Amino acid sequence: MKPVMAEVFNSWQGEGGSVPGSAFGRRQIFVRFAGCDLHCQWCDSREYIDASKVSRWRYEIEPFTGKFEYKPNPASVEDVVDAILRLDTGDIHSVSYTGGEPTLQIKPLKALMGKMKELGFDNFLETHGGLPELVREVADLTDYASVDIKDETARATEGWRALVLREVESIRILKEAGARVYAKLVVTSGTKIENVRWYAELLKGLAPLVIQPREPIEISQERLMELYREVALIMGRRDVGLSFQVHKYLHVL
Ligand SMILES: C[S@@+](CC[C@H](N)C(=O)[O-])C[C@H]1O[C@@H](n2cnc3c(N)ncnc32)[C@H](O)[C@@H]1O
Ligand SMILES: Nc1nc2[nH]cc(C(=O)O)c2c(=O)[nH]1
Ligand code: SF4
Ligand SMILES: [Mg+2]
Repeated sequence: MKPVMAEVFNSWQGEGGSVPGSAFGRRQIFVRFAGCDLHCQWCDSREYIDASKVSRWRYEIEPFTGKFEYKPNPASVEDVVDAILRLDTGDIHSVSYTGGEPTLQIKPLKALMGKMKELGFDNFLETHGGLPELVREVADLTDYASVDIKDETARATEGWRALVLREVESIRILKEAGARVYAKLVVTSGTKIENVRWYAELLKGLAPLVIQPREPIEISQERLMELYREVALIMGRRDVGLSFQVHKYLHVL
């Protein structure tokens, strides 16, 4: 199975805040897969959601320059490895697999993660976690994982509650496999306190949670702190943090 890719570039991790498992501020090579089975209404990677429309992928030709060349899709795992290696600046914390949803292309994802491990890199998986049976297949290859908990206001799918339960199951699987994992909740001004309490109950004792305001930010700082407090009351003050998409403020990829 050949991967359908979106892009490969070198930047620093802009999300995750300061909870354990976060790679915020660490330099990474980002490997973005095309295609997603959800449709979060605020998704900032919408142009890559329908893989059949992503006819080519781009790879940065020099690290952190934003200069790209293009290749047709489907890609080959070898070409993606080459694109990653040309961006190895020697100070790379880990390789981030994101998307779209990387676990949907589990065979190429597994091949790529295996290859990068062989080459001495750590693997950082960025996933919606909605497919625990696929997450299981790469859990042993995952060093770090950021797993979204999709809030009701994301309107990601029908059957939102079932999705949340599967996301929590993915976190459990990754944790049991030894990955450093945290959960990320994107919130809006419409996010309900009762839902946030429910996520916190599910995650308590399992993984820390970062609360990330949807960009562009419309939630008030007061409301953000209210949500923070509710999580801290349930999960404990050590297991909650804020996360912002700092790369967007710094205008880097
Ligand atoms: C594009 S997604 C790809 C990985 C995976 N599909 C997921 O949703 O976790 C990468 C991260 O960006 C976050 N994100 C996307 N659009 C956003 C926005 N407008 N504001 C805040 N976070 C956003 C997602 O919640 C996710 O944590
Ligand atoms: N700098 C930077 N940090 C990120 N963290 C998560 C990202 C993503 O889109 O998965 C992302 C991204 O696209 N760029
Ligand atoms: S799951 Fe991730 S890639 Fe898919 S629509 Fe939501 S934010 Fe975008
Ligand atoms: Mg992004």
